[in-house]
Amino acid sequence: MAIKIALLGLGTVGSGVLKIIKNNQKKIKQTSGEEIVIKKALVRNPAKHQNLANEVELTTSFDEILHDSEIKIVVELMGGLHPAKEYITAALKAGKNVVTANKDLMATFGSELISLAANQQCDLMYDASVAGGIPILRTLSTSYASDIISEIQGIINGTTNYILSQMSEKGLSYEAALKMAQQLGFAEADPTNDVTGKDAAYKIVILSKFAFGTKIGINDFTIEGINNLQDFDIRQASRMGYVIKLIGIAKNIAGKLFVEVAPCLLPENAIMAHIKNELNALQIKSQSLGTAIFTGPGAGSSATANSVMSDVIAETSNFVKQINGRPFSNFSRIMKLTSSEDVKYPYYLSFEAEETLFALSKLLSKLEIPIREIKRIDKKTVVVTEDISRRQLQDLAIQDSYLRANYKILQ
Ligand SMILES: NC(=O)C1=CN([C@@H]2O[C@H](COP(=O)(O)OP(=O)(O)OC[C@H]3O[C@@H](n4cnc5c(N)ncnc54)[C@H](OP(=O)(O)O)[C@@H]3O)[C@@H](O)[C@H]2O)C=CC1
Ligand SMILES: N[C@@H](CC=O)C(=O)O
Repeated sequence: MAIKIALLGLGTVGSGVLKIIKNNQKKIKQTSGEEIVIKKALVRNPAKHQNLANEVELTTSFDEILHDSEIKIVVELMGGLHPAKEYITAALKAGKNVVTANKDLMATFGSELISLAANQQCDLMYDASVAGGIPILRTLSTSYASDIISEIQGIINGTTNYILSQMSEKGLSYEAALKMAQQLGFAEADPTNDVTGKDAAYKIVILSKFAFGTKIGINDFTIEGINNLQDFDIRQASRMGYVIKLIGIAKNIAGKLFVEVAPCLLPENAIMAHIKNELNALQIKSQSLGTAIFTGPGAGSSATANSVMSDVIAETSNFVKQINGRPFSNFSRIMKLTSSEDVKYPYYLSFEAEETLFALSKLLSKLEIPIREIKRIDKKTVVVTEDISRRQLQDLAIQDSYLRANYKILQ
C-alpha cells in the first residue's frame, strides 16, 4: 500500500520534494517501509506549474486535499502565517499527519498546533524550519536527549550570510547580493524577515524550545538585522581582522536564558567566520558532548527538501507502525529570560568622529570601559573592549553621540 501525501506549495522547497520522491523512490520505500506518492499539490497559480502537471495533480482547492481520505500526510510548504495555520489546523482535525518547513508559523503558533497534534494523535514535524538542510531539530531531540545544553550560537539565515559573503568577497552591493539570494531561492517570498533578523529570530525561538525546553516568542528579546549595515562596516571590520555575521544566540546564564539576534564579529580565524554564502552553522555547548559544530546548506531547494523528506519518512514509518502522535520534542521547562542589558561580551566600537585617540581613551577610562585594542583606520577610530555590558555601552552613547556602530565579538 503506497502512502499518499499532499504538498501545499510547489515553489523552491515543494519542487525539491517532488524531485527527491521521483528520483529516490527505491531507497524511500526501503527506509520508510512504504512507497510514498504525492497525490495532489496545492498552488495559487497552476499555469506557472504546467511543466509539472504530468508528474502531480495540481489543485487550487485545499478542501479537495482535506476531504481526500487517502491522503495521510499534508506537507505545508507555502510559508507565512495565514492560511498556513488554518490549513494545518484543519488537516490535524481531520486526522492527517503534518510536515511543515514554516518557522514563522511554528515560532508563533507552535504550542497551539503541537497540542492539537497530540490530542489528535497525529505527527507534526518541522525539521526544515531551522537551518534548512542541517538536521538540527531531530539531532537535538534525539542525540541530545540526555545532554544538558548551555549554549547555542550560530548562523541561521542563509540569505543574510549569502549577502554578507558576496559583499565582503566579491564587492557586490547589498541590493545586488539580495537580488541574487532571491533568484537562487534562498530568500523568503518577502525578504524583509531575512534582512531584519526576524527569520533568524523565529528559528532561535524554535531552537530554544528544543535545546532549553522553553516557550518564548520573538517579542521577548532583541532582534537586529543587517539592513542598516554598510559596505564601510564590513571593510573596516576586515581591516581589524574580523568578519561580520548575523548570529542567533540562546545561552543559559546562571539559570536564566539570554536570547538575541544581531550582527556580530568573529575573528577571521574562527571556524564560523569561514561559513559562507547560504551555508548555516550551529555551535552547541553541552555538558556531556562538549562543543560541537553542525554546518551545511541552510537554504535552497534540494537541501531543504531533504529535511522535509526526513520528516515525511519518519511520519510514514510511524504510520506503518501505527504510532503517530508522539511530539517532535518532549522537552519542556520554565526558564526566565535575562535582560540583554547586563550580559557581558567583548565589544567592537566604531566611532564616526575624528576625535584624537587621547580624548577617546580618556572618555573610555572615565566610564571604566576596559580597552583591549584601539586603532585609527581611514581617519576613524575603532576600539575593541574587554567584556562590557550594553548598559555600559549606553552610557558611552549618551555622552558620545558619535558612536557609529557596536558589535559583540564572539569566539
Ligand atoms: N527556500 C528555502 O531555502 C527555505 C524555505 N523554507 C520555508 O519553506 C516554506 C516554503 O518556502 P519556498 O519554497 O521558498 O516558498 P516559495 O515562495 O518558493 O513557494 C511557495 C509555494 O506556495 C504556494 N502558495 C503560497 N501561498 C499559497 C496559498 N495561499 N494557496 C495556495 N498556494 C500557495 C505558491 O504557489 P504559486 O507557485 O502558484 O504562487 C508556491 O508554489 C516557507 O515556509 C519557507 O520559510 C525553509 C527552509 C529553507
Ligand atoms: N530565507 C531563509 C530560508 C531558510 O530558512 C534563509 O535565508 O535562511
